Amino acid sequence: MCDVDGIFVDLPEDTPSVVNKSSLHQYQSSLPSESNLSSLTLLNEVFQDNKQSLCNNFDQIIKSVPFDADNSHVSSWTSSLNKFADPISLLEESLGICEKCSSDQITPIGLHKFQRGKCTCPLDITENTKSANRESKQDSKGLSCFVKTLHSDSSNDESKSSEDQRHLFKPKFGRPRHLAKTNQPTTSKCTPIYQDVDLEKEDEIKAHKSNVAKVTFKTAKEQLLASNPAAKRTLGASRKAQAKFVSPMIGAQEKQETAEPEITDERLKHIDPKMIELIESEIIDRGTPIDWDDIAGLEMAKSVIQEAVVWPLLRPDIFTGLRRPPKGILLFGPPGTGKTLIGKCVAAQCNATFFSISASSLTSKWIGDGEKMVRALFAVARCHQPAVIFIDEIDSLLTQRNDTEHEATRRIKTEFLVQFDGAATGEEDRLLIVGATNRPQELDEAARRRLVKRLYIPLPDLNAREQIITNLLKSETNELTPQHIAEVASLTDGYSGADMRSLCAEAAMGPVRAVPLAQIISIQRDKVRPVNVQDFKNALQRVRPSVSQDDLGQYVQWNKTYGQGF
Ligand SMILES: Nc1ncnc2c1ncn2[C@@H]1O[C@H](COP(=O)(O)OP(=O)(O)OP(=O)(O)O)[C@@H](O)[C@H]1O
Repeated sequence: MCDVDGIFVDLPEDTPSVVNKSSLHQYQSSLPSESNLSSLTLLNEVFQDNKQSLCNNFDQIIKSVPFDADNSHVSSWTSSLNKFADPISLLEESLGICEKCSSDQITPIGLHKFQRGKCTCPLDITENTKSANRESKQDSKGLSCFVKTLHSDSSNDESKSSEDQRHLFKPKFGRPRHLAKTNQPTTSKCTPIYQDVDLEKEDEIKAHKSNVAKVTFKTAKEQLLASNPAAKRTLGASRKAQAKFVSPMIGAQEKQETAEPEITDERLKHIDPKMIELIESEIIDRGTPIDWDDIAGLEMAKSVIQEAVVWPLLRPDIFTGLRRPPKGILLFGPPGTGKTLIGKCVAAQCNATFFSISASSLTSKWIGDGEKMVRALFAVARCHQPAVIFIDEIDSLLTQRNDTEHEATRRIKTEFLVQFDGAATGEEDRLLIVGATNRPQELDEAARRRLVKRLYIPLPDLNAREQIITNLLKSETNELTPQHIAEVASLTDGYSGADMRSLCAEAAMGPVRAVPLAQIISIQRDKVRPVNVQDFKNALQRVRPSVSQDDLGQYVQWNKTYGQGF
């Protein structure tokens, strides 16, 4: 039995253990507005876990709390607690977690924080509780609406005497857990303090908790859906084969939608806009235009191409009937001999759009979409006439059939041949397909038939190598005389054009390597010495030819059989 301000409250010996850490919040906020009885009962609730140890001192604690709504109650209360061996940890044990705010996510609240009367959780419970208290005070029923008879049933609350009501209390924030616990049978003579729980308050708490959870924590899926509702279609939903892909990346949908290019050309209406955009951005080559003089040697190949391809593209009115140009040419030969350069040069000379694509990327990069890509490529090229479609490694597309050929590859190949034939028969189309390969022997008969002009692009001869060195040295200060260049050219028999480029790049490093390490950062550009013949001789030790004689023999042989014959 405790005596607080003349109010006697039954404190059952063995009050059921109800751990209600949020009660401390309620207790604190109740002090300014609630009766002593409410506060006392709340305080009792706070300490229920520690009831045994508190039992003897409970009266003192209760008495020490000034229920006069001033701010000294917390300090008085803690000073009372000081009578215990370890009062702070005792209290913190009870307080450990802000239950109301943090039942789903643990937010420890230290005693010091609580003493300042401020819950630190995202929704300030103390503030909320205070405002709830203010509201409840305005309620005409006042405290009586919270009070229920300790031992009686809830139906006759209103008829209870004020004396009874001293023993009644219904917490503002009843918790389902309370109800469950109070209903537990006890072997002792303990009397449950709370027999009823305000269901409305329970709902309020549930809503509060879920609000806190929403404010403070979202699963990755929830975050994604909040920022990109369209992603719902890709998360857990089954996607049909024709369904449009919706990126699950945050913000990707907006990007996709804003990036949708507007199709103005009727010929592209049936083509996937994304593919059109891809072709426009990645496959159309808008690099520096190449001139015939940029290509060293290869005089015969250049003149054939000029006559067979460039002029007809420039003057389609003259080149009709028997003079009608081939729609496809094949450039074959060792790697790095200028096949791509020639393709670019043709496009530049004809003022044509240059489309450059690697056949192997059709079968690997656009898995499943290679067929559509081929269709889109030809469609876009028709919109950009005159156009040159350069297909590198064409052997990997128009390869001889074999048992291991993949179904997807076969379909791409079929589509390519269909498109090629369409371009070839379209009188108005000014499209040229240039195929390049290092393995002409792997091309099948269908490819050979369509690529009418098959030009061998050999390794550069002596003159061509001289020309390559001269061209590349134009951008470097050097001391090489024509004799030096001729000397280097004679030492590079068997080098491809690409090998020659590597050799010159290596030689150009000679003067830089000659600069003392300490000066490399500070030295002025014009203080670096010019490239000399010795740099080339040193470079020759490091850069070796990349094409073997055996390979060369095969090209020569294939050229004799299927090539143009020069
Ligand atoms: N005849 C040449 N004249 C000038 N430079 C050349 C010549 N051949 C090759 N090169 C140099 O080599 C580089 C690679 O040439 P290119 O890409 O045209 O060779 P490629 O035959 O298409 O090679 P790959 O078969 O490996 O695709 C060019 O950028 C150029 O610097």
